[in-house]
Amino acid sequence: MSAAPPDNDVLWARGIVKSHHGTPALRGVSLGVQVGEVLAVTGPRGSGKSTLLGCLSALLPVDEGEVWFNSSPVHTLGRTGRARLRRDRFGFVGSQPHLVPELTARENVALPLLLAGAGNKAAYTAADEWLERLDIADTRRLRPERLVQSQRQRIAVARALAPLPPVVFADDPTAPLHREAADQVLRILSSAARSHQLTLVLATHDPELARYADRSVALADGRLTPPAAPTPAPGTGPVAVAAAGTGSSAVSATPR
Ligand SMILES: Nc1ncnc2c1ncn2[C@@H]1O[C@H](COP(=O)(O)OP(=O)(O)OP(=O)(O)O)[C@@H](O)[C@H]1O
Repeated sequence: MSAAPPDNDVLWARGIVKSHHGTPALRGVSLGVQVGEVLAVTGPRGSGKSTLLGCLSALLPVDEGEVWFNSSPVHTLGRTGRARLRRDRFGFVGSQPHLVPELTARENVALPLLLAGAGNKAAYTAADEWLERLDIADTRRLRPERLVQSQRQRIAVARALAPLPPVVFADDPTAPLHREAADQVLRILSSAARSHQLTLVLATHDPELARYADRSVALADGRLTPPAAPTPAPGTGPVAVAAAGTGSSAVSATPR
């Protein structure tokens, strides 16, 4: 009989093992993500970040282990149950925008709302608001072919946020962006998550971008690595730190 996940964890995984056609990608990963938390999953290319997001988001079935969403088991769901969970509860941003080419920017953003049953007015108003927040309101009547990659990626971010899903998964969402646009997109993603109490799970190979998260965990070769011991800055060695007290940092690297 398995232990129940903690009440305040929106996502909880225990001992996930996952291989792709015999190639091990996750070798026993356990972690919890709290409601409203912005969690960064870092690690080098091939370390298992996308696979972990895939397992947490019900895109991929796990080979072994457990995944829970809001105290309901995900690992026991079949293909249809997982598809329904993804559609109703999760938002996604990938490293490529994957917009519908025949639709304008605002139609792309409104689409998940319309599919979920929202009326036209509500869906298009929300789409316009998110396009405005992402600084691309002027693209709203244009189709993706008329836009540059960074505009398309912001539309994908707006599309993921507009339905305000409880959890947004972002897998290397800044890959197609230059540094300034990457910073802006992550600022908006993380601040939207905080202001709307959404949980954001962000995979990135760029440790610099993990500063937008409340907490980071690092993967290496399919396992969560123990947090590195911090290197004290001059004058902040153990004695100075002890004297100053040890308040918790906004960003820790501790798998829970
Ligand atoms: N569809 C697949 N078929 C075969 N092997 C795969 C597949 N997807 C991932 N892998 C392998 O699983 C391991 C983990 O890959 P994964 O994409 O999860 O890592 P990642 O950290 O997200 O890498 P990246 O930053 O390059 O996206 C790697 O060895 C990768 O080659």
